[in-house]
Amino acid sequence: MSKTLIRAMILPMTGPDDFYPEGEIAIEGDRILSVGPKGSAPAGFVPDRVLDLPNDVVMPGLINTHTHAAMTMLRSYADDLPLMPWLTDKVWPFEAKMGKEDIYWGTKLALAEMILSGTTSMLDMYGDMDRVGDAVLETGTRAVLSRGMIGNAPNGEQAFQEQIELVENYHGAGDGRIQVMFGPHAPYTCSGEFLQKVKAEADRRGVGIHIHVAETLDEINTIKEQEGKTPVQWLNDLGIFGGHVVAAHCVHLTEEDINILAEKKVAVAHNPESNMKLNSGTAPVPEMIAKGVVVGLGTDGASSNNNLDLFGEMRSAALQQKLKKDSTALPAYEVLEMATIQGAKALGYEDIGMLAPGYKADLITINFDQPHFYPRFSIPAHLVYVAHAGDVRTMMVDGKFIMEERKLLTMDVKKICQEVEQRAKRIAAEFAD
Ligand SMILES: N[C@@H](CCSC[C@H]1O[C@@H](n2cnc3c(=O)[nH]cnc32)[C@H](O)[C@@H]1O)C(=O)O
Ligand SMILES: [Zn+2]
Repeated sequence: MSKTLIRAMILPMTGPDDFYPEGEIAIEGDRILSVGPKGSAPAGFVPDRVLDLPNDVVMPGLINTHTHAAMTMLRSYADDLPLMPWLTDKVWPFEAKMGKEDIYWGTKLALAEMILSGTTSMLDMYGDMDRVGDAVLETGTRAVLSRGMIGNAPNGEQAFQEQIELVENYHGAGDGRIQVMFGPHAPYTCSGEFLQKVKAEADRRGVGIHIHVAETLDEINTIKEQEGKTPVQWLNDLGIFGGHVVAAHCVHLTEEDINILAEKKVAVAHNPESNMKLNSGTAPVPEMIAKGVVVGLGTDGASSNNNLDLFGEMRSAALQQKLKKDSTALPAYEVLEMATIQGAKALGYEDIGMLAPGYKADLITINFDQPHFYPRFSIPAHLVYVAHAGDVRTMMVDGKFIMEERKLLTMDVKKICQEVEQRAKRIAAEFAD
């Protein structure tokens, strides 16, 4: 078993006061053995590799709780539109022309961008998820995969079958690096009957459900007209909640909705930049957290953001709440928790999101020896309000280095960029006349 020792500043995310200015973390195989001040590694621990990074901060890898990775293929293809015309006029016609290999390369590009910006895990919703799984397995990151199912579309049934195959072939793959959830797209694209069928099958197979919920006022009005209740109340009455559910967005909620999410332990994936860009609104994040709802952070796809950088997303999450409420809302450490430990809980992991003995060795180091990180009054505040993607130096997932000195060790970035450029342009050209 490999043994690694990293000496650096350590922000373990085990509590707001926990920080080791001169710390060390011992890793054995895929797990963390010890975390503490210099000299705290167990006697007899003889590392095969020592990484001395005294000016780096080590923290848990960031967790993206909602994305559509392969939508990097549509980056800056459709901008400055509200959700429904964006989806129906631009995104869905483009996606209809994307094949399996386009999705594979689009996902590889997303993973390259995610690693370079400190993200070790994602919850993804898309089609052809077997190829997404392959891309993740090759790259070495962690992912929860959900087959996005638009129940009302002609391919709704086929998507459901593909979702089942995904569970059978990929759930637990890569030594557990891959997990699977069912991915019914949204209340306005799936019937109650379809959603109940999904829930029954997900329960039977012991996996969770990932769904967009209460994203726009349009959605609230549509579901109110059709069902006479809010999307959250409708899903609750249908019996969709109660197991492991991750609801993306949850922008427009009543107090009763928040109570339901808390009571049914529905986790929420908050995507502030997508919500701002599509003018969806500001999610009641502090209100949800106050009631005990687990809220993680997501970027959504690269077509409504338009990047997959969780450092930018953390800053946006904090600033959006301060603008809407007051400057004390969503302080830095809470935002960091959303991007790490709360994200891990949302995805159903019990052994990632913190640096603690027994936890998986999923971590990043951030180069703090740069002008924008001095003086060092508050490490959490620097990480949320100052740091950006380019500051991430090292990434380890499952005890293996996958980036060092910003070099991706498991992928050929140049080739990926070229493939995506050609494939995306080829599809766009089909709409030219
Ligand atoms: N149409 C696909 C499956 C859908 S996957 C998930 C879908 O969510 C779409 N999507 C991306 N961002 C959002 C959002 O913010 N709200 C709703 N849908 C979104 C995305 O474009 C994609 O079509 C098929 O059957 O092959
Ligand atoms: Zn989405």
